[in-house]
Amino acid sequence: MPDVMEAVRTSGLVKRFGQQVAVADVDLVVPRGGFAGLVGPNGAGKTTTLSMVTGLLRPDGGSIHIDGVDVWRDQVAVKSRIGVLPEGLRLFERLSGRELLSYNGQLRGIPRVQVRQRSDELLEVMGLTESADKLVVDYSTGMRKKIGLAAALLHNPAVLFLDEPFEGVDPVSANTLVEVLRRYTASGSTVVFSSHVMELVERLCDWVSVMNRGRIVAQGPLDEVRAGRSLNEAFLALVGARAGEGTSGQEGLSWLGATPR
Ligand SMILES: Nc1ncnc2c1ncn2[C@@H]1O[C@H](COP(=O)(O)OP(=O)(O)OP(=O)(O)O)[C@@H](O)[C@H]1O
Repeated sequence: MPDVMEAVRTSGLVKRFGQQVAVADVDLVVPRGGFAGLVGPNGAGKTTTLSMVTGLLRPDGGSIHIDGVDVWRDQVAVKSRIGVLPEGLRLFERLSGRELLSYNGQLRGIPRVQVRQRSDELLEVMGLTESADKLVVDYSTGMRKKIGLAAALLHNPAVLFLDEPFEGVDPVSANTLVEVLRRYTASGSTVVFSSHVMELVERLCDWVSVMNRGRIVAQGPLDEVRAGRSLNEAFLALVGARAGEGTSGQEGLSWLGATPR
């Protein structure tokens, strides 16, 4: 029986791409409320895991529950409970920011008046009011993240999944995103996000899952995973300082930076 105090639980989650096992027997657990970080080196399987958890990629094995609901059995119920800011963030480029929110609101079946009111408020807190009628194609990277986050929040989901939400975002915009997310979690909602920025995960998250080579290698409250070290030190110890690098490390490249002859 799934635990209703858990926002997310996967059991034995598996995904293969040909011969390669991208996600191997993953039991990801995220308690309800607050921030949970999913960290791991490049290629660890974070995006593949989040794609399966959010119903975007069909698993080869295992089960996923969000708020106690089976993601792949009851997709409509799950999709109304979650918001997603995916990696790559493909948006409808020929809509303005305001139109994008309005379209999302209609897809979600939210009454027009409510969409209008929520959009205005979200555009305001994201600092996008002046750019609301500009086409998304002309938005900067940070503005795209902000409008993507606004679209993901519009239906007030119970669980919000963010893949690298702060990548390419300047510190001022990152602060805005953090403030909005803090407000969101203050009322008991859950944010799950993947990141390579350990300081940020350490600052925001009360729960951390560490992945390496398709597996969870540590998971629990931040202080337990850190065990008296910085998260960065814990991370390096857990995944190995050279995770994701070639076996030759720094031994090659003797030509690099050498004086040209
Ligand atoms: N569509 C795909 N086809 C083939 N292999 C894939 C595909 N998607 C992911 N992979 C492989 O699965 C593994 C896990 O990739 P994934 O993108 O989930 O890692 P990640 O932890 O999100 O990495 P990063 O931090 O670099 O974004 C990688 O080895 C990747 O090459």
